[in-house]
Amino acid sequence: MKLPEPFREKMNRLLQEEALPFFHTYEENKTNGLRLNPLKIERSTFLELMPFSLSPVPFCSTGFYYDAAEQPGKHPYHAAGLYYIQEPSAMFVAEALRPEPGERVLDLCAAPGGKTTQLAAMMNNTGFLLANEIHPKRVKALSENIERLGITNALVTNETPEKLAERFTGYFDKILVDAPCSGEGMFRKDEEAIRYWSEAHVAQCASKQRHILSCAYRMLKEGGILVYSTCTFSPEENEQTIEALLAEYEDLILLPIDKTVGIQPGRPEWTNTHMKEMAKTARLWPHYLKGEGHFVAKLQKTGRSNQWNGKTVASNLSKSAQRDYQAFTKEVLKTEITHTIYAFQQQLFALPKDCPNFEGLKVVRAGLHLGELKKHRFEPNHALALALKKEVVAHSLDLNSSDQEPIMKYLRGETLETGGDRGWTMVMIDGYPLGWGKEVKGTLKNFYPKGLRI
Ligand SMILES: C[S@@+](CC[C@H](N)C(=O)[O-])C[C@H]1O[C@@H](n2cnc3c(N)ncnc32)[C@H](O)[C@@H]1O
Repeated sequence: MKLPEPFREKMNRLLQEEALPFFHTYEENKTNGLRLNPLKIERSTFLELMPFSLSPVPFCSTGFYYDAAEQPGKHPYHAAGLYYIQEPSAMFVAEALRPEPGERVLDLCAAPGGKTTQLAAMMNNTGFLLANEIHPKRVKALSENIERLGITNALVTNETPEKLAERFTGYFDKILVDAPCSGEGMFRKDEEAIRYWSEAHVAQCASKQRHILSCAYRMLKEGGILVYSTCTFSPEENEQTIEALLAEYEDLILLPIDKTVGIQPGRPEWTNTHMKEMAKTARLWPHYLKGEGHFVAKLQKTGRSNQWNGKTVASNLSKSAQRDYQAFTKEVLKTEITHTIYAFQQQLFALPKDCPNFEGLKVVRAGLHLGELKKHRFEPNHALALALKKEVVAHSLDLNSSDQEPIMKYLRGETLETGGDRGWTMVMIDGYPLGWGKEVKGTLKNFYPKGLRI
């Protein structure tokens, strides 16, 4: 692998005798990981069901390594949202934040959603998760992953950190800043990161990170926790960024991160002031564990914050919309969705509980996308199928993974001859929803979204 020469020199200088084992990892293959989605499947069932050979990632209870020859991204279980493909070291970041059910959580730099989906699962789809991404293209991938994994407690926005900081001052219990960075830790995975690398880029990223962190700080409530992470090795973007943050905000303290199974401490000697307590932060190195390079710091705001005094969103559903939606739920669902229902024109969403006012923000998804009001009827959205469990739908078509043909036909968008006439029907693989179909006079019309078809 051709690494940039100034990068080589710098790492040699920083790592000294460790440089040899470090550079040796560039002769090895990258590691591949996937994380099971506990919102949909339990670990033991998952292990019985998966056709891939998996071995556990020691620092993430839901993470597994898979072999490079396997292609889990192409399996229908992926379409059913049973797992998320994620670089193993990246799985440690959400573990360090570990939000609880019911908390208010912000993922400020969230696309494509590896950590958001992990955080939502830890929150058991409760509380409020703001998943934000500044880039309009990337926010689409984030929103799709949130849909696929059946996440219902997230507001997805396409905003700048400044705009959010104005709106959510003192609001969040926990914030993740998985910052844009120079990506040195991903060189084995992403050749573009090598091409893009320069010392100037490292400096540019460091300055961007400081700005993003100052916005995040404003949004923390008193006692709130902030986790900062990067996938790069450079001290300027890691220890020195945290050093600068601590110097700027006196009421922020570093919290220790548990270091097991090869996770190393951050380097006090790489700060400008030889800050001893920088050893509380964590570094994931490819020469110490099976995974790419990452840095993680955990901080707490101990001082007072301005109290958030915004409003929460109330339902804006008209009587006739309510009637059409309820007619659908009565016929198709055996459960009632009790969350506040909000209409963006004809599109209905079940909002996360106590959803704060989002007026004036670029909202891409607001909780669970239920579906669309058509003329005197309601058409369910794909997101609703992926967020429901088998037990709560009136009609289902249970396909079995041992017979791939009808499953592939469904995923290609073709109709299926079922012989029934049951109307809205949930299509499942081994009991896990893949999407909707509408069964009329023996034929199941396909409602698998066009953009997702294979
Ligand atoms: C490391 S990636 C996030 C990965 C994501 N957390 C995950 O686990 O899938 C950093 C993200 O920050 C976004 N970003 C870039 N510049 C930004 C800025 N000025 N403010 C906020 N986010 C920014 C990038 O578009 C990118 O999606």
